[in-house]
Amino acid sequence: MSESQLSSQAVVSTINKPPATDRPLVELSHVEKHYGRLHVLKDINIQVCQGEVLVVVGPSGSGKSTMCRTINRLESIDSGVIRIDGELLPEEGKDLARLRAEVGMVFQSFNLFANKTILENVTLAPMKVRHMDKKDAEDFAMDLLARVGVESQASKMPSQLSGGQQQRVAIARALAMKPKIMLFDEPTSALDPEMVNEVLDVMIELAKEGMTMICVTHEMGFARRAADRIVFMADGRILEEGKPDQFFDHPKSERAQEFLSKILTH
Ligand SMILES: Nc1ncnc2c1ncn2[C@@H]1O[C@H](COP(=O)(O)OP(=O)(O)OP(=O)(O)O)[C@@H](O)[C@H]1O
Repeated sequence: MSESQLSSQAVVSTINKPPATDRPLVELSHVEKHYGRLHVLKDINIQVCQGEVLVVVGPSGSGKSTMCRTINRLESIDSGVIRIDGELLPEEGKDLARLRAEVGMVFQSFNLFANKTILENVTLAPMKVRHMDKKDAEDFAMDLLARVGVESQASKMPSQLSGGQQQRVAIARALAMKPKIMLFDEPTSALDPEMVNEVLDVMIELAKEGMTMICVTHEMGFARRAADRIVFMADGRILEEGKPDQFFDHPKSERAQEFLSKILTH
């Protein structure tokens, strides 16, 4: 695919968001990870500053999810260092729990508590993690549900909501911890196509509000529009890193050209 084809297929206006500061909130330095003999993360170095939206793209199996999951130690690492807002992320203990709460995670599967109402799903974190009393937690949760556009569903059970609505509740639940960083791992991959945009729109609103975000996604329109910076991973390595226009219009490596060509023609 030619460069002009790549750019013409992805013409979208960028969003108006506050500029990132120079304060690093997430830092991965020389991170290595194996699953048995499979080397899945190879010398990963990433820095995400306050207010920055980093979008991670790459072919299936390139290590994007694993990289995300190391950021709050859902996956251990073999070597390297991870810092959250300047603090070293330990392997266990109270400091790990405290720093984990700074990173709100949203996954492909929404994993809401099936036997709790939408409101209860969102009040759990503020009550347990942020020690709010029930009334304050409920008021806060209702504000968050309104922010993601599902406040009218508060008393329903998760199974009564569409996939897109459930994912928006999952975003509200992650925000309820008052995280400094939001991490999205393919949040729209399990959704029917017509629900994808309602979730991406919520993410774009968060970006506009200045939220620091790391997003793994195959949604290239979103990536081009919302990202301050794109990281392209293949075979466990970061092969390219740069501004969206630079990446989409002038991908440097053959792997990135091949990846974009495939994904943009589908
Ligand atoms: N728990 C695990 N045990 C063993 N191997 C794993 C495990 N999780 C992931 N892998 C392997 O590690 C590699 C990286 O997987 P990962 O899910 O991080 O890739 P990805 O880039 O997120 O892929 P996708 O876009 O398909 O989600 C793959 O080869 C995968 O099969």
